[in-house]
Amino acid sequence: MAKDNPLLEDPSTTNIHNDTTAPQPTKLDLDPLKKVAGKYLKREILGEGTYGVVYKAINKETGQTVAIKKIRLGKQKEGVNFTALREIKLLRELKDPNIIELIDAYPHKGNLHLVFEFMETDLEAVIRDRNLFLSPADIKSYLQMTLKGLSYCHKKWVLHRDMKPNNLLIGPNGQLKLADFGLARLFGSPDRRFTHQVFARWYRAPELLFGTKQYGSGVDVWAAACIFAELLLRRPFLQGSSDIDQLGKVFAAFGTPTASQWPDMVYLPDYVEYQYVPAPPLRSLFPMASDDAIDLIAKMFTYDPKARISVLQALEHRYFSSAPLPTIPNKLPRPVPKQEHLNSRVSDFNPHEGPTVLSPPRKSRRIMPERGGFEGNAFQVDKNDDHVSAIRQAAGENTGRNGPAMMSVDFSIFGTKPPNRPTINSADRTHLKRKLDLEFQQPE
Ligand SMILES: Nc1ncnc2c1ncn2[C@@H]1O[C@H](COP(=O)(O)OP(=O)(O)OP(=O)(O)O)[C@@H](O)[C@H]1O
Repeated sequence: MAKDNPLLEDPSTTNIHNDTTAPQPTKLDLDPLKKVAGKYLKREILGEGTYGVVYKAINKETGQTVAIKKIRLGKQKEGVNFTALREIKLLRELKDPNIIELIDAYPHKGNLHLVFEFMETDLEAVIRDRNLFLSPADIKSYLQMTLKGLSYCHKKWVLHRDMKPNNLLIGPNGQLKLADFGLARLFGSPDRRFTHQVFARWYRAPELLFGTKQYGSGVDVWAAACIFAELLLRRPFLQGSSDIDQLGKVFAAFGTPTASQWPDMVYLPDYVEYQYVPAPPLRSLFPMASDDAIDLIAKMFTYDPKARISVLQALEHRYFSSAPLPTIPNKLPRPVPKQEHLNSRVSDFNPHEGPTVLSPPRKSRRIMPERGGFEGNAFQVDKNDDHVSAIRQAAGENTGRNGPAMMSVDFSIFGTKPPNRPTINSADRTHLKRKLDLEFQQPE
């Protein structure tokens, strides 16, 4: 498989900040890209994410509106290494109606600029907008587009691994497109001082939370299931305040997995035993969902990644062919675009205008849960997780919501090796405790 997948060629060079062994770039590598810089005229700041600021910009030649993600390259001002350039090239080749297009990539003043097609809004804004009513057909349509984008990438042996509603961008015609493919692998773990990644935990598959090193496309399926649940509930479904708490939330919702449900679980590096809690009926968590929706949710939330439904199988599930059929994208309810001048022309430019921050700070963009709390339909579930508190205390965990949390969001590829099977001993538990302590350390 490694032979077919260019991303597998050199797994040691996944982080361009830290990689000192990879061939260093030469001026020659970057010059052809550099010519691109003058092509775009920067407009206002659209917001700031894990990797840096995103600007709206206009292609001076075509008038096309684009979004430019300026990525801080840290100390490695010389530029991007060969591996990163090769992977950027690969990302540029991902072309699908449900994948955001990477139009250009160029270095400028020590930063890497990635030029994407401009999108009007994102799924997080749709879910959060209380003025929008999402019908079952609308939810089906948003989920179908998400899975179609994923299926394209999985077909190309690329995992997303950072699926969350704000990474699902929506264009003026209602088309949903997956964004941020590959960025985590290219640019390493995000700076812990940024709070953005804390939300990514809610979409993490249990095998990742138990520290697996060999994960596959199932992690994206689990995240898509969380997004499906969020569309149905109109709030994030499993809002853990730490990795351990996240697992507690998962087990409270679906029952603690048994060895027969997930035989490999006990061999995972960060496995800890949780007190058994039975699964409440799925219907009690999603009272408004159809039987087909419940059946698909159950298959997407399967614990054992090997038994979890694939994206392709999910797309073939009868949920998508039974009534109501998915809404046509341009008929989908969408919030008011965050940009008033979507069709800006070159003549609209005022290059002397200062940047305007259009999106509110990340913290106010998310619905912040009360500590450890479910709301509404799932509230009953949360009351069952006393056992989690005990483990949290035992692990010396800081569950404070305001502290920074580390999330490793490596963009990854399908693992092919058989899983490691370490035995659980006290050293593993010490390791877990250390890991948790590290996760919640304040940045310097
Ligand atoms: N292609 C795009 N078109 C329009 N706006 C965009 C585009 N890409 C990103 N944005 C906006 O820029 C802002 C920052 O985006 P970015 O993807 O860097 O971070 P984020 O999605 O907010 O958080 P995270 O880093 O956790 O994914 C967000 O408001 C986002 O909606």
